[in-house]
Amino acid sequence: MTPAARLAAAADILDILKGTRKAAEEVLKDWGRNHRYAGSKDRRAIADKVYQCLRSRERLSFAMDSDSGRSLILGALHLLDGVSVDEIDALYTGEGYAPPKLSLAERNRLSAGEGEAPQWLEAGLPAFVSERLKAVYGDDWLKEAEALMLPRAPIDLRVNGDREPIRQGLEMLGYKPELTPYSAFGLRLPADPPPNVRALPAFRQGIIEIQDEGSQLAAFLAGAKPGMTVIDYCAGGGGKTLGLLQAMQTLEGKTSGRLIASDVEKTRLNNIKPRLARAGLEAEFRQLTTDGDGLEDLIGVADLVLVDAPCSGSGVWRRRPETAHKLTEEEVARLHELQSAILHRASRLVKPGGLLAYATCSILPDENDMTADRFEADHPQFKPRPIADAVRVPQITSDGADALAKLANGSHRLRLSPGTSNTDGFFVALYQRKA
Ligand SMILES: C[S@@+](CC[C@H](N)C(=O)[O-])C[C@H]1O[C@@H](n2cnc3c(N)ncnc32)[C@H](O)[C@@H]1O
Repeated sequence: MTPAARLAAAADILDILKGTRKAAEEVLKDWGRNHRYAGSKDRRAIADKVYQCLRSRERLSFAMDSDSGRSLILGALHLLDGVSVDEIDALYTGEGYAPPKLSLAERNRLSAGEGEAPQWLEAGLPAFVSERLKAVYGDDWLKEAEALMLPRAPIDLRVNGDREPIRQGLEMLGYKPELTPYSAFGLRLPADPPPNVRALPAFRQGIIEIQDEGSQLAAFLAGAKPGMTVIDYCAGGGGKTLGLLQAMQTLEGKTSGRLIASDVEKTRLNNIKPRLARAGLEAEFRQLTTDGDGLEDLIGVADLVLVDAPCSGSGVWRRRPETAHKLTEEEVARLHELQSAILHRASRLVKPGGLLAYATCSILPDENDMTADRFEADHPQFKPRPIADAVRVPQITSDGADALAKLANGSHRLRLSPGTSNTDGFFVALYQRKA
C-alpha cells in the first residue's frame, strides 16, 4: 500500500470506530481480515496512525472543527507530525487509493493552526475529566493526563511462579523483559514492537498471564492468605481471581482455602474457567442476580471479599484511548450509584474481623474516593485498614512495599496511575470489619 492509501484506510477505520462499541484492537483486526492485500507493515502503520488520532482525539477534532476520520488524520499529520500543507497536497491526490484532494475549507483549517485551544485539549481528554484530574492531582494534573492518554502502554505479565527463569526464557526468545518494581510476580515488555504473548508456550501453559502491574497489586493488597474463604465478588474476566489464588498458595505451591468467584454475567464467569485450567487452579463459581442474590449462604462467612467494581475503565485509557471521548458525566454518576450498591451488598458477606477490599480501574474521584467516603459514612462497622499494613506480603517486593506505603501516605486508600506508578490507573481502599 502507498503511504496515502494507508492514510485513507486509517480514516475509514476511525469512522467505523465512531459508530461501534468494539475495541479499536478488534476493529483493526477485522479490517486486516477483510483487506488481505494489506501486509503486516501496512497494518502496523495504519494501526499507529489510528491510535495516534485516538490519543489526541479531542485536540484534533477541536482544531479541525470535525471529528470525521479524514479530519482527525489531517489534523494529526499537520499538528502532530509537522507535515506541511504542500506535503499533504502531494499525498491527497485523489488518484488510485489516495484520499480525495483537500477542500478549500480543509486547507484553510490547516493553515489557521490551532489557535487558542483550551489547555485540557492538550491531554486529549473530555473537559469534565480534566476538571476531575485537577481536583485530584492539583498542579500535576496535565502530567497525569498526558501519561494517561499519550504513551503506548507496556505489556505487563504476571508469572504463576518464579519470575526470574521466565524473564531469562523471554530474553532468549529475543524479548526485552524487565522486572516490575512493585509486584514480585510481574514482568514488563516494551510496547514496541508489540509482543505476541498469546503465542508463547508459557502463556498456553498458564505460566504467564497478561495483567497490568496495577491490577496485580489490587489483588495482592486485598489480603488473601492460605486457608481463607475468599469471595471475588465482581470476578468477571478473572484477572484478580488468579492473583488471589496465587496469594492463597502455601509454600509448597498448593492452593489452600476456598475461593468463590461471583459475577452477574455468566459469560464473563465462564471466561475465567479456561484461565484457571491453564494455570491448574480451581475456584467455585456463582452467578448473581443484579440485586446481589446468589450468595445468601455466605453472609457473614468470608475472611475476605474483594469488590473489583464495574467502573468507567478510565485508568486504562492508555490501552483503550477510543473509549475516553465516549464517557459522560451521567455515566460516571450512574457508576457511582452502582458501585455504592454493590459495595454495600458485598460487605454483608464479610465475617466479623474479616477483610473487605474495594478496587476500580478508574482515575475519577466519583468512582474512587467518593464511593469510599459514602461506604465509610454508612458502614461504621468497617474500620479502615492502612495500605502500609497490607504491603508486606510475599507477592510485593520489599522496595515496592516501601514505595506503595509512601504513596498511600498513612491512608487506607491507594491511587495508582500511569503518571505516579507507571501502571494503569487503579484505586484500592481496604477495610476490616470490627470483631
Ligand atoms: C472491573 S470488572 C471485573 C474485572 C475482574 N475482576 C478482573 O480482574 O478481570 C467488573 C465486573 O463487575 C460485574 N458486575 C456488574 N454489575 C454487577 C453487580 N451488580 N454485581 C456483581 N458484579 C457486577 C461485571 O459483569 C464485571 O465483570
